[in-house]
Amino acid sequence: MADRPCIALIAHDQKKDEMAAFARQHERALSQFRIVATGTTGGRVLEAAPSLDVTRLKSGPLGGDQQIGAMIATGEVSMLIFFTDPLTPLPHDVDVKALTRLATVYDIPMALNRATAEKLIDFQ
Ligand SMILES: O=C(CO)COP(=O)(O)O
Repeated sequence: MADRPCIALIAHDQKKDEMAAFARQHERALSQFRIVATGTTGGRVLEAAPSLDVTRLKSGPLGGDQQIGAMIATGEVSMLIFFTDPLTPLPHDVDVKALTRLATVYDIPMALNRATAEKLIDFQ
């Protein structure tokens, strides 16, 4: 439904179990949103919380972070929940930086770990 706000969900590989658990736990709150997600994360979210309206974009290393960054720039995405892994080197680190930079530039709520995401979702 086009009238619901759109939230982006992304998790790095070591954080995907946590994202799946988050989606399952907050399925009802997340159902107020349209959701866009990077490819693999979106698959895990849908497995965990099948009722959610999830559009899967490209996988992060293949441009998914950049797709979501563009959606923030055009005003289509109004909140970002991104469980990042600070302990693993990533080939697409520059894309991750660009995405979090745009979320800051456009001043949208952004959670980079579960503790912050729990607070954000509680405010919805
Ligand atoms: O790498 C990612 C974000 O930087 C996530 O991409 P996937 O959800 O496709 O694994």
